[in-house]
This record gives sequence, structure tokens and C-alpha cells, in this order.
Amino acid sequence: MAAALQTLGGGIGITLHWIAFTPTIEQQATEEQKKKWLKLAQDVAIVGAYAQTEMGHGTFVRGLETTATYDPSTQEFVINSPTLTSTKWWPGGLGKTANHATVMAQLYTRGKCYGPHNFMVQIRSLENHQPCPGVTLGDIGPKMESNGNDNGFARFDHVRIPRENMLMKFARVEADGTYVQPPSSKLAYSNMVYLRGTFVMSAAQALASATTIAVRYSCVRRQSEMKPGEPEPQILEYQTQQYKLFPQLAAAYAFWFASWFMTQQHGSITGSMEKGDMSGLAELHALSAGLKSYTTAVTARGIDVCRMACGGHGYSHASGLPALFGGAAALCTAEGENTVMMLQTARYLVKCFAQSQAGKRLTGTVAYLSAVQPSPVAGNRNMSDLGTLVAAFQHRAARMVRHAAMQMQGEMQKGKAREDAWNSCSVLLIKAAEAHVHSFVVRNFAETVQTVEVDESVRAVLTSLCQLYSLYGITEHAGDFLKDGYLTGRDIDAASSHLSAMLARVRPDAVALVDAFDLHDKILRSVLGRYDGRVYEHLYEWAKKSPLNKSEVHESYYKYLQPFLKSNRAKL
Ligand SMILES: CC/C=C\C/C=C\C/C=C\C/C=C\CC/C=C/C(=O)SCCNC(=O)CCNC(=O)[C@H](O)C(C)(C)COP(=O)(O)OP(=O)(O)OC[C@H]1O[C@@H](n2cnc3c(N)ncnc32)[C@H](O)[C@@H]1OP(=O)(O)O
Ligand SMILES: Cc1cc2nc3c(=O)[nH]c(=O)nc-3n(C[C@H](O)[C@H](O)[C@H](O)COP(=O)(O)OP(=O)(O)OC[C@H]3O[C@@H](n4cnc5c(N)ncnc54)[C@H](O)[C@@H]3O)c2cc1C
Repeated sequence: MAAALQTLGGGIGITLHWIAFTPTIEQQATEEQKKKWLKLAQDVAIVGAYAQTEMGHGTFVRGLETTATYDPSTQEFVINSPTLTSTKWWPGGLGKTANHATVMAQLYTRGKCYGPHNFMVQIRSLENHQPCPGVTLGDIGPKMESNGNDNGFARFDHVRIPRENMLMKFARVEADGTYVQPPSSKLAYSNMVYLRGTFVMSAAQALASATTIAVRYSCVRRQSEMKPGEPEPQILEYQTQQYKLFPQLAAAYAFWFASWFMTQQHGSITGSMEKGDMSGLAELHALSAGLKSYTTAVTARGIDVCRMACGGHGYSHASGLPALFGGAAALCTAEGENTVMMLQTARYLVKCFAQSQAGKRLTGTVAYLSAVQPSPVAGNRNMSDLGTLVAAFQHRAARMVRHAAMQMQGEMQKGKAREDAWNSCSVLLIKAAEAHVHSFVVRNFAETVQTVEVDESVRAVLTSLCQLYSLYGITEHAGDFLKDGYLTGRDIDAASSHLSAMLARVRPDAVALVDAFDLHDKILRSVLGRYDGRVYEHLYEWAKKSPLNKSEVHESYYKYLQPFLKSNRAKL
């Protein structure tokens, strides 16, 4: 699906139908409701949008203003947009494409508000696509990228829908208006958890695309002289070029493996939740929020590194990199703004830390928090050993989580309210949560490469890539590792020189490593990243197709430039 979406340039009107609307039915509808809508959605007999965000609120879901008020006399919900800021704003496909939407609205029954719930609302006629009575719809206008997707707005003026249109797998409203609680109030958000998990795969895919383009181009491009009089080398021979690109390449692999873990974790925890066991929900939420935030942020930065590594041609749309960057930038904001998501992970970590302090043995992705020793013993560590590198990342994360949590406790002991203490420590908390996610990605990468069964040489290359990724992380964040003396200056120097060695070791396999992503030219849509390497011929062909080249002398010459030049010449 990720590849298919990318072929479509980061989205068309139907993208959200597949990635959000249909999964929401799958995850939040009863069996009866699925019988009614799921096949229609899967066969695209209806097209849906996921309408949650409003003009005034995206992050703070509890602050949404759209209301769904139950009327027991007709057994209907009345969907209403009471204010300008309650206008649904941003949902993909809502502008012009969708005829249905799952609408997140504050549920009122028997005079009481029960918070945000999902409702299936038909928004356009299935006959002529006109908005349904009481529904006002439109497109929100051009965006940074993804303009193939008609992100839209919607207003509802007391629109009536049957009671059965509330997605009732978890919470229910009975015919008489009685509200039946879900096993967890956060199950109404389960589709967001799922989508965040899929963003990790999208990030991996986007970074894999960017590195494919930049690595291939760096083998075609020759520039300068390494030694006087020698032929110009492929720019990938420059160590600085390798230092720019190989950490991004390694991150693409790391994120791919993290996304596999996420998918598997999602399947297993939602499986348990189906059986009534909600114990994994908090960890699933924390992991998906943190991974979504971390991988999309690193991807967006990494794509820009790839762009700059392609020099001037990287700035052209011919490279495909600006579009990839625009797509990755969307991933940083959509489905939970990245800072907000990382703070959710931090919230979970602070809780886990407190539990660990109280003697509880932690499990799963946070188990290391109770295992790591607070007072490290410094020593000459073997910085080329993957186990040592994983342990260093875990130590760094555990120290930073402890530090942020203790700072918060200190603020509260000085009399600050918990919420104020949280806010005044939130930069520390974000950094701690990032360190936790980084540590997870490193560990998962190391564990995954150890399970490679294809052949020894593949495992060896992936192990080098994993070392490169870990060493790069340590040198980039050296201060964090040095702070309590866990690593010494000598260890950091050793990490730097191992990193240099890894750059040289990965170089001969770099093209094979990007080819292994198996991204067809039709998906890459990049002149620079072509599989056949015929960049210059195709760059010329691409430029000739520019709309400005349709005529030899552009009409603007006759309209503006010619009279302007004439008048200037006349003044001489
Ligand atoms: C290859 C592809 C190629 C290219 C792509 C190219 C282009 C891309 C282009 C476009 C992008 C594509 C698609 C875009 C699709 C986007 C869709 C959307 O954006 S839909 C809208 C998404 N909206 C959000 O994500 C909203 C974010 N906000 C929230 O989730 C919550 O409101 C928030 C968690 C911030 C608030 O929580 P809080 O204020 O703490 O209060 P609350 O009472 O809600 O929480 C209390 C309690 O519950 C825990 N919790 C919160 N959320 C969840 C959850 N989902 N699951 C489980 N638990 C949850 C919370 O941590 C807290 O726990 P404790 O009390 O601490 O125990
Ligand atoms: C390309 C794209 C596609 C989208 N598609 C959809 C869709 O299909 N359906 C849909 O419903 N929505 C969609 N959205 C909306 C998207 O989900 C929201 O924009 C997103 O969740 C961020 O919310 P916001 O816009 O309210 O940002 P805001 O919350 O207003 O963020 C602004 C700033 O405030 C900060 N901030 C906010 N709250 C906190 C806090 N508690 N602590 C610290 N800092 C905070 C943020 O970090 C950020 O820096 C889409 C958005 C984009 C860009």
C-alpha cells in the first residue's frame, strides 16, 4: 500500500479512503455494521474520508466541538457544527471526492457529554455527488505537497443520522439513550494508533527512496579532483558524501525493521484486546506515537540531506527529492503532531520509571529502564561490538528518562502543580523520549540483523550497516553519552574511527543496498535516481518538457518584457 501511494505522488482523493476510512470501519464497527459498510468500502462502492480535525483543534481531540446529540424520540443522532472553529478541516478526500465520512464528534445523550466518538455520515449523494442536505463541503486549497489529495472542510447543520451509524464496537448508545461504556475510553482512538504504525513504514519507504536516488546519482556524478591530474571521481568516493548518505541509508533499513516490529506488535496486542485484555494498549500507544514522531522527523531531515548531497540538481523537481520532502513533512504533522506524540511517549516513560522506582519489574520495550545501573563504571569499551553499542544507547535513554522524571519530581516538591512541572520539564522529557525511541530502533536493528538467514555475506553487510547507524548516533549525540561518564572521550574517539571504517566498508555495497529496496523507476519518479544511470540524457529531455519551453518565445515577452525593454531603450 505504501508503495502504491507513493506511485500516486503522496496521495489522491482516495488515499484516506484506504488508509483511514476503511481501517476505521474494520477496527471500530460492530460485525453488523461491518456487514453494512465494509464490503462497500473495500469494493469502493462508497468513498470515505476520516473527518476528525477541526479548524480550531487537531491535537487536542477532547477539545473538538462538533456534536452528536442523541434524540431517543427518533432514534437518531443530530450532527452539528456549532461554531466556525468546529468546521472539519484537513480530512483527505473530503473536499471533492468522498461521499461518506467517519466523523469524530462529542457524544451527548440524556443531557451528558461522553467525549469524542466516531459516526458514519453520508456527506454526498450517491446519485449526483451533491452535498447532502445540511452539509457544506469544500477543498481547503493548495498545500506544501500532496496536492493530488483534496483535503477538505465540512460543516454540519443539524444533520440527522440513524442511531446505528455510531461506530459501536466498543462504546454503545442504546435505543433509550443509555450510554454503555467501552472497556477503555481510548479505544475510540485505536484507529490513530494503527495509522501511526503505518507512518513508520511510510517514513522508511520515503527515506529508502531518497537514499536510492542520492546513492545512485552519487555514482553517476563526477566532480573535482581527488588527486591532481587524476580523472574526476564519483562523488560517492568523498568521505563527506558517504557521511551524509550512509547514515540515512542505514536509518532507512532501521526504520523498515522497526516498522515490521510495529506491525507485529500491533497485531499481537490488538489480538489480546479482542479477548478483553487491555494491558498492552498503553505500551502500544507509546511505542507507535514515539516511533511515528522519531522516524518521520529523521526522515524529513534525511531527505533534505539527500537533496543537498545531489547539489544543484537535487533542488530540481527532476530529482524527485522536493516531493519526497513535502510528503515527509506532512507525515511529521499529520496523525498527531510530532512533539505532541513524543510527549505521549514521555508520559508513558515517566509512569514506567515511577513503577520501576516502586519495585515493579518492567517488561517489553521499557524493560531496560529497571535493568540499567544508574552509576556507570567507565572503562575502555569495545566500540565495534554491537552489544556494547546497544547497551550504551539503553544507558543513555535510562539516564535521560531518570533525569527528566527526577527534575519533574523536584519541581513538584518545590510546590509546582504536576501540569506546571510537566510543562517546565517538557524539553527534557522530549529529549528523553527521543533517546528511548532511538535506543529501541538500535536494539531492534541489531536483533533483526542477527536473525538474517539468507546468507552470511548479507548478514555481514547488514551488521556493518547497523554498526554504522549506531556509531553515527553516538558521535552525533556524544554529549549525552559522556555526561555521566558512561562513555569516555577515548570511547567517543574510538566510535569516530570505527565509523570512518564503516563508511569505507559499506561503500562497495552501497548500490546493492539501495537496489535491494527494489523501488521501480515508476515509484521513484526521479531523473537522478534512474536504475539505468542515464541521468544527463534524461535531465535534458525532462527540461525540454517544461511548460515554459512549449513556445520558443514566451507570451510574457510580448506582454511585459518587450514593452519594458523598448521603453528602457527609448530613454537612452
Ligand atoms: C509511502 C507513503 C509515501 C508518501 C507519503 C506522502 C505524502 C503524505 C501525505 C499525506 C499524509 C497522509 C495521510 C495523512 C492522514 C492523516 C490523518 C490524520 O491526521 S487524522 C487526525 C489525527 N489526529 C491526531 O492524531 C490527534 C492527536 N491527538 C491525540 O491523539 C490526543 O488527543 C492526545 C494523545 C494528544 C491527547 O491526549 P491527552 O490530552 O492526554 O488526553 P486524553 O484524555 O485524550 O488521554 C488520557 C490518557 O489516554 C492516553 N492516550 C491518548 N491517546 C491514546 C491512544 N490513542 N491509545 C491509548 N491511549 C491513549 C494518554 O496517554 C493518557 O494516558 P494516561 O492517563 O497517562 O495513562
Ligand atoms: C497533510 C495532512 C493531512 C491530514 N489529513 C487529515 C485527515 O485525513 N483527517 C483529519 O482529521 N485530520 C487530518 N490532518 C490534520 C492533522 O491530524 C493535524 O493537523 C495534526 O494532528 C496536528 O494538529 P493541529 O493542526 O491542531 O496542530 P497544533 O496542535 O495546533 O500544533 C501547533 C503547535 O502547537 C504545539 N502543541 C500543541 N499541543 C501541544 C501540547 N500539548 N504540548 C506541547 N506542544 C503542543 C505543537 O507541537 C505544534 O508545535 C491532516 C494534516 C495534514 C498536514
